[in-house]
Amino acid sequence: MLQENSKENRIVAPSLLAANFFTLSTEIAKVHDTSAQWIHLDVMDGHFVPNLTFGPKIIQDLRPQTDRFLDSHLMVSNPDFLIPLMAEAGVDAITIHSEAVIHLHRSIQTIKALGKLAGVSIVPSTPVSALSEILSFVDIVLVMTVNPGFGGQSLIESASDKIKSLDAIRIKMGYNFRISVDGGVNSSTAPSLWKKGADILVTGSSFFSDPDPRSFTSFLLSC
Ligand SMILES: O=C(CO)[C@H](O)[C@H](O)COP(=O)(O)O
Ligand SMILES: [Fe+2]
Repeated sequence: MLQENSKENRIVAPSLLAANFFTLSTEIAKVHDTSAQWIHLDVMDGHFVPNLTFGPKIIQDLRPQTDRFLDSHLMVSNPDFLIPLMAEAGVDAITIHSEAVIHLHRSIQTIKALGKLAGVSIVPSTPVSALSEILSFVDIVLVMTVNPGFGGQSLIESASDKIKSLDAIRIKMGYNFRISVDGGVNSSTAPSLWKKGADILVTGSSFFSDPDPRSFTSFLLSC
């Protein structure tokens, strides 16, 4: 029988993808006004996903402006060259896609050697079984519940069922990774995601379009 994780350990991570990039200071102030503990940074290269966002320069400039945990999500075809640059820019966690690298174990070890939390992510069409050899080495498993590249999409229910499988595996094997869910998270979808075993909910458009992000975040943390 799977158990919902304790509410005290829940993390909410607003995704800057949905923020206004020309008024980032104001957008970061919105996050600071809430109890969201992490800030999620979507780095896209126009190759692994059909969109472009930002890279280490903006993150380096952001770092002194916030004490929130910086959670980077690299949607790039060749994350290996970017890993040291992201570490240098001051992120706290680096998540790469299992679909993007050949030597996943080596890339994860590189992230850990730089003193950062190491995460692996899977797109909706990748099964949990693809991660079997890496789960004992990672700190975060990021389950994409939309096809990566854009915010504001609807959550794919079948992709969210992977949370349950991952939760069952970590209980059985005694692994320590945290399960993060990214894509289509809102006040309607959040309760069942926590129930399935999520530890971290990434929220982009629902957070930044809400007139009251503070209440929205409190709701997510308590629902
Ligand atoms: O990785 C991402 C997209 O590839 C974003 O983190 C995600 O889409 C968040 O946006 P929303 O909450 O609007 O779905
Ligand atoms: Fe993301």
